[in-house]
Amino acid sequence: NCYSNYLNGKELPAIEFGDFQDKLPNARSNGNRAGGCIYAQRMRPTKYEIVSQSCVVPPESCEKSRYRTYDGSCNNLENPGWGIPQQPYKRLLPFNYADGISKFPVSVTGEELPNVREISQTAFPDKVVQDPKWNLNAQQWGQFVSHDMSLTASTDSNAVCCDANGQLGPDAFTDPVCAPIIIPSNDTTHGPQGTQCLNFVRTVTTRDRNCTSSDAPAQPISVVSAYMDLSMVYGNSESQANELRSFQGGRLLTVVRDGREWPPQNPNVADNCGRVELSDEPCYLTGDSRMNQNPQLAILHIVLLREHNRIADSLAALNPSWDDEKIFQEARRIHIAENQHINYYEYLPVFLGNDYLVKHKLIYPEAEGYVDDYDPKVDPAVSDEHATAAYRHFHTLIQGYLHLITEDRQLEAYTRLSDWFNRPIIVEVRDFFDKLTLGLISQPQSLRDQFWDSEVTQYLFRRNRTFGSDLRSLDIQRGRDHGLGNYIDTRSVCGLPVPTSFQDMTDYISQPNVDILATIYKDIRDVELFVAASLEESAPNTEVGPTFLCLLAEQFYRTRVSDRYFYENGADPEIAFTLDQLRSIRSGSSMARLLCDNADKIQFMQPRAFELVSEGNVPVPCDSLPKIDLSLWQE
Ligand code: HEM
Repeated sequence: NCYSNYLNGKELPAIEFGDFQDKLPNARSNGNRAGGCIYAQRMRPTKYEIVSQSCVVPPESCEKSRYRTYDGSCNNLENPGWGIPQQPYKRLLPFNYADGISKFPVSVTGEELPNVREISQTAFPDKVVQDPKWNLNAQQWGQFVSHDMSLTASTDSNAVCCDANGQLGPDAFTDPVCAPIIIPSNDTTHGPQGTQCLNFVRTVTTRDRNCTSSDAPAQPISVVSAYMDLSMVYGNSESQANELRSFQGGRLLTVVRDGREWPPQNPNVADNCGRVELSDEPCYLTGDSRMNQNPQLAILHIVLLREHNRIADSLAALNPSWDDEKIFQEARRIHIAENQHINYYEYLPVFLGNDYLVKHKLIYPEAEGYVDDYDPKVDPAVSDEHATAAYRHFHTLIQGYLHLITEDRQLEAYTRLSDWFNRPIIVEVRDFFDKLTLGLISQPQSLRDQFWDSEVTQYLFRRNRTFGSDLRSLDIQRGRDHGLGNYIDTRSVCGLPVPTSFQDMTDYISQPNVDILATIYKDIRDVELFVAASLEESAPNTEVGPTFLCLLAEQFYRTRVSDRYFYENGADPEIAFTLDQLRSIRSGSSMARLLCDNADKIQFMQPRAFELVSEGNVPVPCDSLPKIDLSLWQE
C-alpha cells in the first residue's frame, strides 16, 4: 500500500464515506494508481500522528438539549468539543511544511516554489465569461455557506509586512507572521506602479498558541463553529448571540431606517469596515465578521436576519404563551433546518450534481420520512483541503460588476464591486436592496473556468487606491501557509488515478493547461493542489473537476452526518421535527421563497432561484411559491 510510506507505517486517514472510492469517470482509460508510490521517497520522516490538537477546553460533560449550543459544543455527546471554534482544521493529507513544522513548502529541488503572483497571472488570466445557466446568487450563496463553516484565525500582531502603498514593511522578513507576496518587476498591473508586495499575514496556528509540541507541525486554526448552524447569523458563542438578540418576541436586533429593518451598527467600524473616515455610514453587526465585505453578501445576511424575525413573529402570534427564549430558539431551529434544506437539496446539486449527491448519500430526494444517518464517530471539523483549496475555487465565479435590475427584469444600472468592499451603504440607497437582489438572480455568475475577474485579482480591497490585492494569489499563498499537500498526493488520497508525469495530468486537465503547469513547476511533485485542481475540466453533470469534487463531497458528507441536530434526523424525539413539520420544511423551503419573503417589495421570482430565468424557470408571483406552514408549530 503506497499510503503507508507517508507516515512511517501509519495509514493516511482514509476518506471514508459511502462508496466514495468508486472511480470518477476518467478520460484516460488506464488510470495509473500505482504511481502514488514514487512520491514516498519525498516524504520526510514524520513523528506525529495527524490528530486534532487544541488548547480549547471543551465542556467536561453535556446536558442533552433540544437546541444547539451556539458554539457547537455538545452536539457530539461523546466528544463535546468537536466542531467548536478555535480548533484546527481537519487534515486529509499530511502537512507539507519545508521543515516539517511551519515553513512554507519548497520545491523538490530545494528551491522556493514559483512566485504566486506569477502563477496567478499565468494560469488564471483575467477574463469575464458568463455562465449560461447559473446566476450570481449561486456564487454568492456559496460564500455565505463557506462563512458558516470556517474562518482562519488572524493574528493580533501589529507587524507591518507590506504597507498600504504596496511597499515592504519593516517586519516583512523578520516577523514570522509575515509572508508578503512579492510582485515580479514585470507585473503588468503593479510593476508600473512600483508596487513591491501584496500584504499577507500568516494564519494563527496551534503552535503560535503553544498548543502543539515543538517538533510537531503547526496546525492552522479556524475560529468559527464547523457545523452548518447559521453561525454567521447567530454568532459562535452565547455572549456573541446575546449581543445580536433583542430579547423581545424572540427577535434578533434590528434598526429601522426608511421603514425597513437592517442589522445594528457594528461598534468596531475600524476593524470591520476599515473606514474610520466614513464612520457615519452603516457597518453592520451580525454573527460573522466578514458580513460587510461585499454588497451581495450583505444582502444575504439581511435576508436571513429578516427571515429569523419573520419566523419569530409568526411563532409569537401562534403561541402567545411562549416567552422570548422559547420563540427565539424555535425560530432559530426552523431557520437552520430551512437553510440546511436549501443547501443540500437546492444549492449543492448545482455544483456537485444531483446524481453524485444521491450516490454518495449526501441527499435523499425520495425520502418521505426521517433520514437517520447521524454518525457520532464522524468529526464535523472542516478540512483544510476543503476550506483552503476546494471551496475557494468558486472565487472564479465572482463577477466584478453588479447589476441593478428592475422588477420587470430590465438592467437599470451596474456598479463596480471594488467600489463597495467593506462599504455596505449601497444596499440601503433608494430601492437598491431589491434591485441588487434581483441582480443576484438575473445576472449570470461568471463561468467556472480558469478565468477570474480583475475586480478581485487587481482591485481587491483597494479602497480609494487605484489598485488592490489579488485573491488568486492570496489563495495560493494561503495553501502554502497551511502546508497543504500537493496535487498528486491529494488525488491519491481521493482514490483517483495518480499522475506520474505532466502528460498523465491530461486525464483531467486540458493539454494547453498541462503545458502551462509544466512551464510553472519544475517537477510534478511541486504542483500545488489549488492550482492544478482549479484547471481540471468538470466531472460529468457537475460544476467542478474530479479532485475538488472529492474534497467538497467529503466535507459536505461529514458536515451532514456529524450533526446530531441535522434537520432530517429523527432518531431523538426531543430534537426531531414531527414528520408533518419535516415534510413542510422539505416542500416549503426554497431560495426563491426566502428572497421573496425578505426583500423589500419584490413580487415575482423564478422558482429555481440559483438558475437564470428560462422557458422552464419563469418568474411567478411570490405568493404562489410553496412556503413552510408555521401553523404546524402551534402548541
Ligand atoms: C465577492 C465575493 C468574494 C470575495 C470578495 C471573497 C474574498 C475572500 C477573501 C479575501 C478570503 C481570505 C483570503 C486569504 O487571505 O486567505 C476568502 C476566503 C475564502 N473564501 Fe471567498 N470571497 C468571495 C466569494 C467566495 C465564494 C463564492 C466562495 C465559495 C463558494 C468562497 C469561499 C471562500 C472560502 C472557503 C474561504 C476560506 C475560509 C476560511 O476558512 O477562512 N468565497 N474569500
